[in-house]
Amino acid sequence: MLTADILSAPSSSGSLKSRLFGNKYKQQLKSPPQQIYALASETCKWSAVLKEIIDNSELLRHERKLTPILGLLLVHDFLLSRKGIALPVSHGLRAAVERHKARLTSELTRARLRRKAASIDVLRELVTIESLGEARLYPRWVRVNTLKTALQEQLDTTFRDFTRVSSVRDVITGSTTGKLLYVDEHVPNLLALSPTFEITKTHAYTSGAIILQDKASCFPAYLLDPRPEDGDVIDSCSAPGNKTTHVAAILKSRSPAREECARKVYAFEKDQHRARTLNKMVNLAGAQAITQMSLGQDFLKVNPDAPTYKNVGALLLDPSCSGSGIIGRDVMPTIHLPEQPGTTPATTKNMNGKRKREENDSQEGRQKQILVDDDGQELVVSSEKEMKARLEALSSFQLTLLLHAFTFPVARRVTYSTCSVYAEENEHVVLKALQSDIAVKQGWRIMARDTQVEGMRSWPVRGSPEASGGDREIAEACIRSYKDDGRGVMGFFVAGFVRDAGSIAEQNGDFTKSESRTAEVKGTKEHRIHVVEDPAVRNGSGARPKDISSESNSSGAGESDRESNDDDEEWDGFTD
Ligand SMILES: C[S@@+](CC[C@H](N)C(=O)[O-])C[C@H]1O[C@@H](n2cnc3c(N)ncnc32)[C@H](O)[C@@H]1O
Repeated sequence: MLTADILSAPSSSGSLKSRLFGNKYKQQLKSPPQQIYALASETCKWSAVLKEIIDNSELLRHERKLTPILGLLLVHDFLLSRKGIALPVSHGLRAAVERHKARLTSELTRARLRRKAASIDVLRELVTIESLGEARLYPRWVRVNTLKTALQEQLDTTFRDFTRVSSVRDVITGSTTGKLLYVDEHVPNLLALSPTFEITKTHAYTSGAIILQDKASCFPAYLLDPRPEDGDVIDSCSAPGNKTTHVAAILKSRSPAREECARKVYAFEKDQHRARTLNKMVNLAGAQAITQMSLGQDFLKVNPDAPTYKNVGALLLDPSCSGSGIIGRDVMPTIHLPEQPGTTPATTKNMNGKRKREENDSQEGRQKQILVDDDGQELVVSSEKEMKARLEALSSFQLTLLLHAFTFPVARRVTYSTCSVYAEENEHVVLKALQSDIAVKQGWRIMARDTQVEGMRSWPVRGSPEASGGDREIAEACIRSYKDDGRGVMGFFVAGFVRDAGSIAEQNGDFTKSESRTAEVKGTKEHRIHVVEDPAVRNGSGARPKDISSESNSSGAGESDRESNDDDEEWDGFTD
């Protein structure tokens, strides 16, 4: 019955996933949250059909102890679950449904025929497509996890009966049989699948051989392109771990065959709860040998001069953001409630707004926007002014993190990304970072388009020249995606920053400017780096990490508006 409570909780209780996997209901759950999630989301998915069946059979009029939500859950199990209602035969609620077997079954047949579905299986497919909502216009992006398998191996096994098509558009507009596949032309080891295919039921998915990850979310690790001479990598904001495991796979693919990968990914995640998800994902993906996790660790409090990070040449920064580019794949579907006798006619309830959405606030004649944080909690922004303040706070926090990344002594590559569409969190942060004292003094510049890894160079959607202050080179260097342009990806932004050997050597008091990147990162020079006593002097900026950290606290944006979606939407690891 707890499932009914969780379903009826107000939308401010967050997404279904955060309700189930969060702390509030945890102690009370008798079954694994994955199981309850599957039951609750299936019930929502079928609720339009079930409402018809329950209303037409007048079940709630005959059985007064059934609430509309209980009615949905029990009738769902009775008619559609292989195991039937999971209650003892003698249980009153089970009996209340089962004694209407004939009526309920014939109403199911009528509902099926009204939808012109020749069989229950066809009806299932129709209901699945319908329930995808906005997401049916997007493929299911699947990253083949090369830590565990290979692209060809997956094409020959998990996807052997799929039809290969020649574009993402074909996947989206193709038949609804659920078996179309496109091998992406930009990001290696990435596939686009028909959205209705139940990928989470495959062994490849449950074993971590494939990972659900939107194409755009694969851009940062791919753009970072950490080569052997770049040494170790930091993922500063890691949970749930899509990009951490991606970058780990890239490191491994570049280590000599049959040798252990000597390089490390240092993964930080400030939030304890999300850190647990990161830990699970890293282990499931087989990235634990390469990844050193600091669970619950605030990246801003990490000392760049600590000996542990002396070989860190590349950093990936994917901080919390407004989440305005997220596609509502895992938005809790609308639940259609049966009519309860004696109350006003039935409601159609939207269970939550997992991503930003707009509602018309008729009283005040203005738009309300709902932003969603990393854990799916909603933040209602009811005026332009509030929105502006929120974006300002977020972008100041994002900039602080980025500048902290710039201070790692031998760092030479940094990527900065958000799943936001707002210039304030994207191009504006890039411009401010480039103009900062730290960037100027340490020689950081934008990673120009023509120096980017091939797939990113050829990706056609670039930054906005206007938002880049009219600087075309910066706009071209920035990579964007928009969720409604037919390319089948979420709204996203990523930019890369680089600095050359000379700047690093100069910054660290070494004017030999060795041409060998490996020698600089792995060689003796670091010993010299670590005898530098005063990081503020070394950075030449006066801005020490702890100053930056306190700046961030005052920004009020340390917590994000961005989805766990990166966890819920892209990686559903333990939810099915
Ligand atoms: C957008 S999510 C990251 C998604 C992740 N990169 C992925 O691809 O799966 C941002 C994460 O950064 C974490 N975070 C925010 N501020 C942080 C900080 N100062 N240090 C470490 N983690 C932080 C949030 O808790 C959240 O889990």
